[in-house]
Amino acid sequence: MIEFQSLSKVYGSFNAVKPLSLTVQRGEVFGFLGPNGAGKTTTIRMMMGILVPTSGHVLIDNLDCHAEPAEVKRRVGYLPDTPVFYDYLRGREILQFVGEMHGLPRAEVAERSKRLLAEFGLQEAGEDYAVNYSLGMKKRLGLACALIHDPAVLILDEPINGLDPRASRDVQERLLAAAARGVTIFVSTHLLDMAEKLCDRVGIIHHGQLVATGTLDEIRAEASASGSLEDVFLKITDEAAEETEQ
Ligand SMILES: Nc1ncnc2c1ncn2[C@@H]1O[C@H](COP(=O)(O)OP(=O)(O)OP(=O)(O)O)[C@@H](O)[C@H]1O
Repeated sequence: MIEFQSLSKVYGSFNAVKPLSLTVQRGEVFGFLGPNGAGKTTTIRMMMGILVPTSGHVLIDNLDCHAEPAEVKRRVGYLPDTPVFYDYLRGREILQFVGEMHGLPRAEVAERSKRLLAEFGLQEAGEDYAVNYSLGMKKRLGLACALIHDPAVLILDEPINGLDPRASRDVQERLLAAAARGVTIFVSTHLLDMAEKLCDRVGIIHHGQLVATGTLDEIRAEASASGSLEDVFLKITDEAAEETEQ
């Protein structure tokens, strides 16, 4: 379970994330949506202990992400918005390195790496240096790294961005399979079609403020909007922008 307790972040005098309170249940796929600069990556970086919250807390399985980052990382698989790898390692070696860093036995990591490289269509590329990977290949390798220790929680910053349609479909199927195994998934995305298909609930953040939360039906009703998630998202964020201007 993920629990945000009035979590906020101020950069200088700029409120990037205004006090955010929210609970994501175990096994839920939660979509964290918002326009550019809304505060999604800032929130995720606080969840990963990379940024220090200005106030409040975020807990994963009752562990404070800021106070107990190592314990949190044991339970969490994280895909950053722009995965960066050691250039001088091959894809397979990177997975091996990440798995061993999680304390898994070498032989078990080798077996898991082989399976994950196959699942993400990187069997052959596994022997290439990651520096030569395309953006889509880096995303897929990043996802394989996030999954290598079989985490209970996945935190994914824009997992589908930059993937071609086949890779995008494959990744979505993998995420649904993980959710069906009980993995909790917190995913930030701009891709509303994907969010509509994948997510049990979504939260919409705008100018650092959570302006809607719920299932698509719930936020449709709350916003008195109809149509696709994209229609509802545009209505809610336009209204929030008008309120900010007034
Ligand atoms: N280190 C920083 N110092 C000052 N301002 C920052 C810093 N990092 C982010 N910001 C600002 O905080 C706001 C939120 O940024 P953030 O990266 O969290 O947004 P986002 O929702 O992930 O956006 P995008 O969808 O474009 O990736 C933006 O206005 C951004 O310019």
